[in-house]
Amino acid sequence: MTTTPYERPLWNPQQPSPMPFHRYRPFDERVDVPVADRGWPAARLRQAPLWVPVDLRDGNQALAEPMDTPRKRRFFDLLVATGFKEIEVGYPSASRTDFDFVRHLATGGAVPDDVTPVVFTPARRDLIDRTFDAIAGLPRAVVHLYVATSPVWRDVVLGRGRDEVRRTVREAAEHMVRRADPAAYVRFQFSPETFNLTEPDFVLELCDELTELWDASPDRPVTHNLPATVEIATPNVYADQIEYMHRHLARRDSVVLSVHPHNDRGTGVACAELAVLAGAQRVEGCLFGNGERTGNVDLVTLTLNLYAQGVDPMVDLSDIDSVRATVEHCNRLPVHVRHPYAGDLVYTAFSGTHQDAISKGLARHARAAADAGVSDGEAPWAVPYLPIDPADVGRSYEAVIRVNSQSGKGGVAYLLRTHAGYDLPPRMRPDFARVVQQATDDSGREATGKELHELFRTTYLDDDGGDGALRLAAWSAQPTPSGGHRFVCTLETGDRTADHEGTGEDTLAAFVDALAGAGFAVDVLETSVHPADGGSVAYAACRVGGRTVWGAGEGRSAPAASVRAVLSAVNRAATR
Ligand SMILES: CC(=O)SCCNC(=O)CCNC(=O)[C@H](O)C(C)(C)COP(=O)(O)OP(=O)(O)OC[C@H]1O[C@@H](n2cnc3c(N)ncnc32)[C@H](O)[C@@H]1OP(=O)(O)O
Ligand SMILES: CC(C)C(=O)C(=O)O
Ligand SMILES: [Mg+2]
Repeated sequence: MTTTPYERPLWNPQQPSPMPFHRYRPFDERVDVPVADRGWPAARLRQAPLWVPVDLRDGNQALAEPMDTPRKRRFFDLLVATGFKEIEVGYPSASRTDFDFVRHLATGGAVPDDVTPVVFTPARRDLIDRTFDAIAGLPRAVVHLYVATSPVWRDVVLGRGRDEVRRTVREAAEHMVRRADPAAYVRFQFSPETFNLTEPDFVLELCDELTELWDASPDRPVTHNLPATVEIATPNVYADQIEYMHRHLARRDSVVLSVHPHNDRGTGVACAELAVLAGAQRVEGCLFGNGERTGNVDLVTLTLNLYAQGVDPMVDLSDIDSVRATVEHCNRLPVHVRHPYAGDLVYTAFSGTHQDAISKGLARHARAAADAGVSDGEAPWAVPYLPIDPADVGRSYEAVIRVNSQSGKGGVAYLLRTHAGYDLPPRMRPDFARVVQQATDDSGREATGKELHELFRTTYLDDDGGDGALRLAAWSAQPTPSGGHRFVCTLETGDRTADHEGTGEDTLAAFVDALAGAGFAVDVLETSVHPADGGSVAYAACRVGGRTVWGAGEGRSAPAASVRAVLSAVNRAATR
């Protein structure tokens, strides 16, 4: 056997953890995993399995306040609208509420022709009867039988050995056949609860016997649903267990191989994905991962993981916020802000280098779309740090970049441009980012787009330089007969007012000449201008008193905005 890095601790092995880890046993001492020549590691996910939401049963049984009929109906309608075609709608024998809801579906015309309801039952004759009473009148249904099969559950919970469990299953299955309405298209499903802890040969024996007893055929397949009821091992182990069943189940073309991962180790999604690689065709789970304990596997993550690989997810999550709002309402549970694809913060970057990469990526994406003559929403996606385009799930770009003291120039410039329309020249961005950093360090808070706009205005546009400021009380510029420009102005500093004039090759150069005449030596290093709100906004880097200072200004025309930008730089130089 080879040694893995795990087996060579980097720290002092003389000091083990004080936690009583010796109380727990490795999975391979609890279950015999048949390891064959695995096919799943080389397999690829190329199409969606059949997704089956079990929110109305497994999700519902895990709620402090189970859903009433209006909430269940709202959830059911959401699942139908999202595109799910097989939906577990309840455990009719569990309670009057569950029974009534299934009757509501059976009698109320709420089930579209292409949707099949699934109902869940334990292996007890009276409860099976109640289940069939609930579905009377439904033209199609799957009746789902379950019994725990693993040694601990057999011993501790059921108090039955292998043979007795087998007999319980057979008798229940026979009773189901007797109760099924021949006029309806009723199919059967079996779940060996705690499959992942059960001896493989025993599960195979039970499943094959049911395939036979229920007379499965490709037209009327049985579903064998193999749950990781409580996760006990790494996902590769579950994949091995599923691949073993996939290879050995009898009448394989008449069996739908289904999986039902829970999330006790936090690897429910990985288990489901590897199980599909291993041969599973159907996956049961809940939206946003509600369910017993740590939850059922999250179908939203699974479907969008496929989507992010360019595979049709076979569901519509293009308005993920409204899906989330309905699920939160029905479950009365919040979805975490970091929840994959759906949380409030998952399309948001606060940190400088991430923001820089995202804003460059978004700009590149927009250019690529324009070059290809397609919309942003059609062009192939390759934006750093964003696995999918947030717009595809109805999230906006605006939420992508948010600014706090961890942010850098890229994010600050992006938010200022998208929120207020100021497109700072690249060399000016560090200057404004420093101002923002100081403000967010001082406040300890996030700066909103509105606050950035305000900060930009007070820093550059409205900075009147205090009492000693230089003010342009009036000015005009005219072309001269020699092809240059003449700038005439009244300048105020403190309580002094004086008229000045200057000449130059354009309005700005003439203004700088007038400033020099007034005793302000300014060297304009760089300017840029863009249209804004019916006028222009200009940015200028100036050398004033041996320092480089940035200014910005707005005006009705580009020259007017440039003059203001230089004046802003002069005044900022005087006050810093
Ligand atoms: C992994 C899962 O999610 S499995 C689904 C779990 N879901 C639920 O339990 C929610 C709905 N359940 C219920 O409403 C109730 O448990 C009922 C109506 C099904 C049964 O209620 P009760 O008769 O009061 O039994 P109780 O709730 O105490 O369940 C324990 C009994 O069920 C038996 N049992 C457990 N699983 C099964 C099964 N699949 N088939 C038959 N009997 C079972 C146990 O052995 C135990 O029997 P015992 O009382 O003879 O020891
Ligand atoms: C499918 C059933 C039995 C289940 O919910 C589980 O095993 O987790
Ligand atoms: Mg479950």
